[in-house]
Amino acid sequence: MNTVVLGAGAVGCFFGGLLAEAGHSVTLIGRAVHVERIQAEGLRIETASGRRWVRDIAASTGLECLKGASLVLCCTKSAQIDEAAQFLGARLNAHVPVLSLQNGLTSAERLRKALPNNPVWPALVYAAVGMNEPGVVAHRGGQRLCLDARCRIEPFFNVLSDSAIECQLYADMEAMRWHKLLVNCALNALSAISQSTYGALLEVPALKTWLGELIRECVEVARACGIEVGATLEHDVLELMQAMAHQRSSTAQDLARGRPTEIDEFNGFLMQKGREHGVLTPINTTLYTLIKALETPSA
Ligand SMILES: NC(=O)C1=CN([C@@H]2O[C@H](COP(=O)(O)OP(=O)(O)OC[C@H]3O[C@@H](n4cnc5c(N)ncnc54)[C@H](OP(=O)(O)O)[C@@H]3O)[C@@H](O)[C@H]2O)C=CC1
Ligand SMILES: CC(C)(CO)C(=O)C(=O)O
Repeated sequence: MNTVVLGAGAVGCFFGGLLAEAGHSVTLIGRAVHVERIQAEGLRIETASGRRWVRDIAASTGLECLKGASLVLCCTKSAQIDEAAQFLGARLNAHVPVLSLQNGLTSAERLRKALPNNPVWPALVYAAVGMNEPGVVAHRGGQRLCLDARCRIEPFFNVLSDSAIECQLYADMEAMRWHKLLVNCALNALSAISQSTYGALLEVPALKTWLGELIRECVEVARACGIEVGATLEHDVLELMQAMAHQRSSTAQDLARGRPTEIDEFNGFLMQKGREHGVLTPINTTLYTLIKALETPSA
């Protein structure tokens, strides 16, 4: 199976790297700065316990390799999905499965709509990663992908599970997607505004009470949309903060790089759903507004 990763950033390099380390054929499509370094030195993965190189991995700035793909991991940001869909639509053979590794609820649907001849599956990413420098991905915990239980019968499932990726299957994928959305609503903006790691945030005495209130607000919106995310959400968020203590959220990384964030997909999405269902979302609205202010270049 030839896996092509569209978007050689943190998530793409990490999961592409794990597949290549397991002996699978992987090509990363990315920007020149990353591609040139990976072609020259291999992909470097840095962890708390050291660094390693994945040398048996291809990287390209061109899209030609999509023609021979038998699986695509789409790992761009959600704002880049429509462009990614256009590239895939023009080059992929019919029936080649596409996994959408974006956070938020809209990317997989947008890809699915644009690629009617390909199976498109959302994959929920529970990994703490970031690009330390071109061609160098930092891994700070987690290497889990949550998938729809129906994926078990797909040929790509064997490829994913025959690697260090922890694949978990869920019968109620919609609830799991909301669960991940609410994790992002709870953590991403807070880590971004404070530019703090999850470990540092856990040291803030007022955090747990505040987080509890934010999560209650999020759960109320989900419930109004007909989704029960489960009673363990607050516990799950705190557990994830401990497991990924050295991580700053992907939103924090976007802000630090002066890039647009995905906040419209997180707290912005929750606000919108709250408005549609008559649920007030003051905490989400505050977080959203602060991120929008921080995204705006100062005069
Ligand atoms: N980082 C994390 O820990 C986690 C991230 N996620 C989610 O995963 C998704 C990806 O995030 P992340 O990996 O952090 O983001 P990155 O910005 O690190 O990676 C995306 C990469 O794709 C590149 N890219 C986009 N479009 C193209 C294209 N058409 N051709 C070639 N390269 C392209 C981008 O380049 P450029 O920047 O120049 O556009 C960038 O290098 C997001 O939805 C995020 O929310 C989920 C869980 C954890
Ligand atoms: C898993 C987590 C919370 C890791 O930081 C993430 O999804 C993100 O940063 O966007």
